[in-house]
Amino acid sequence: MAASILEAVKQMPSTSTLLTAYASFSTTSMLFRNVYREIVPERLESYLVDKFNSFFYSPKPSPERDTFIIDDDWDDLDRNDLLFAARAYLSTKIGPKNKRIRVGKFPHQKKVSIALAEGETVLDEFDGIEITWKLAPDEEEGEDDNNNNNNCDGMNYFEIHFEKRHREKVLEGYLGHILDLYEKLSHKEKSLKLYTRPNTSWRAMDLRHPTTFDTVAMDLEMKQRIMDDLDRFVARKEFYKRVGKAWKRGYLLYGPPGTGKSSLVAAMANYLNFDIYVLELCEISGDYDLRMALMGIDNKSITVVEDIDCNSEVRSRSKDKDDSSDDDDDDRHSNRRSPRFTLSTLLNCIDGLWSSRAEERIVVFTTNHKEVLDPALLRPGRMDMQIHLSFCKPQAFRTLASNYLGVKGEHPLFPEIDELLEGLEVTPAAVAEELMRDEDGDVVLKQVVEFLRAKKAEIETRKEDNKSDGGDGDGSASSDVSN
Ligand SMILES: Nc1ncnc2c1ncn2[C@@H]1O[C@H](COP(=O)(O)OP(=O)(O)OP(=O)(O)O)[C@@H](O)[C@H]1O
Repeated sequence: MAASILEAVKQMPSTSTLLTAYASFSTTSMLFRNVYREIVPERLESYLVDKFNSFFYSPKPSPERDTFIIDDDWDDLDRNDLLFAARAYLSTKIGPKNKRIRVGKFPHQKKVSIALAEGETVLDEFDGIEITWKLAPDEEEGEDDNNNNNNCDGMNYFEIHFEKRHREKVLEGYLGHILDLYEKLSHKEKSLKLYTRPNTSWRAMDLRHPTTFDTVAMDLEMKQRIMDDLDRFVARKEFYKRVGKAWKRGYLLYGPPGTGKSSLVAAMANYLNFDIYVLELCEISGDYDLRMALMGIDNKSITVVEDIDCNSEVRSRSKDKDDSSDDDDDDRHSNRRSPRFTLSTLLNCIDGLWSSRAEERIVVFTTNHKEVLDPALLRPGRMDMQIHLSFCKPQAFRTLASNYLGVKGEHPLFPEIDELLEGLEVTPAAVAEELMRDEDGDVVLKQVVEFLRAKKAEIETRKEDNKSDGGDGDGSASSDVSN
């Protein structure tokens, strides 16, 4: 092994041989460089290098860009919704790169709002498209911008910059997306209103009804069905459009007074964030006035026609034809006077006027006497859902006990209360009144037991009296929902 290494070392060239070879190589390469410089001038070389580079690394030409301007300077536009939508949208896009941010608190809002300050830019992305926003005029570039004549007279406006080839996508998709988001956001943040119509125009006041689906006392299954129906209704804009039907839903709430019809309307409004319009038919002076009233009702609203059985105007279509046929029943439910519009006008107005506008609307009729209503009003399509609000039963009582006393789950007195409620016709309103008598849950529940026992005794005495007179006993109410 050592011998073979020694042999290999012997065969290696000596240091002087290597130095000589290196000197000869450097002299030759210097000679070549000089000859190359002589033959190829510097300009020709740089031309060749450029050609080489552009062939292999050709830089892309910068793409053509378009600019959209969103301003409020349109003669025939009351309000440019897109400007408001853009402001709201960009407030959600403000990031650490934005150094100047506007802050403010508006009376109708709970939190501090932020907005982009003039001159700030935001880079956004939509469907793979890069979009740059700028709030103009920039304080530094204001003069220049004005010279560029964007016609905004010093008012704030937005510029959107993007590649020209994406113009359609930005116009249709991106801006539509921003408008949709704005509608949802403003709907979520709006404070609910209750509208009444004391004269010929609707008047609004803040609606702060505390009832929600959590606190309304009713059969749980029925409650869930109503919520599901509302959810389905608001989600089906495209469906109603496709089948050419008005995007509206009709509910009839019926049941004895004090069973929660008004409370349920408030729960529906709070659930959907819809305003309530209370339509007093006795205040409507005729067909024209009715049309005007219905046309003044905005979308995302619940129109309530309360106690429809008490309105002689809408009780029966047969009465429209033969109004002279007075009967005692009429006098019992209404102040008799000549109808100022017919039931068919009311129904046609609701169907017709609202069909022409693709906006969601709910109409709720309430009555204590479903049996006296015209069948035309109850037809499917007019009343999509009929909801019976019944007397207070054990499930509903649990909700009331939780609302008023904070009693969740079970209580030793509940079994007795349940049994008593099953055999009685007591309204949730009457039970709610009992539950408010004290703050101590145990004390109140004892009082409720006493109250129900007294009711039961009263009914049994009445039954005994009826028996001795030869009459019938009391029936019992049940809850139901029908479509
Ligand atoms: N189902 C219920 N759930 C919760 N609270 C109820 C319910 N029913 C009645 N109440 C209580 O009773 C009060 C009166 O009820 P509400 O006005 O909703 O009944 P109503 O059926 O609309 O009566 P009316 O037919 O007389 O207008 C409510 O303010 C509420 O406190």
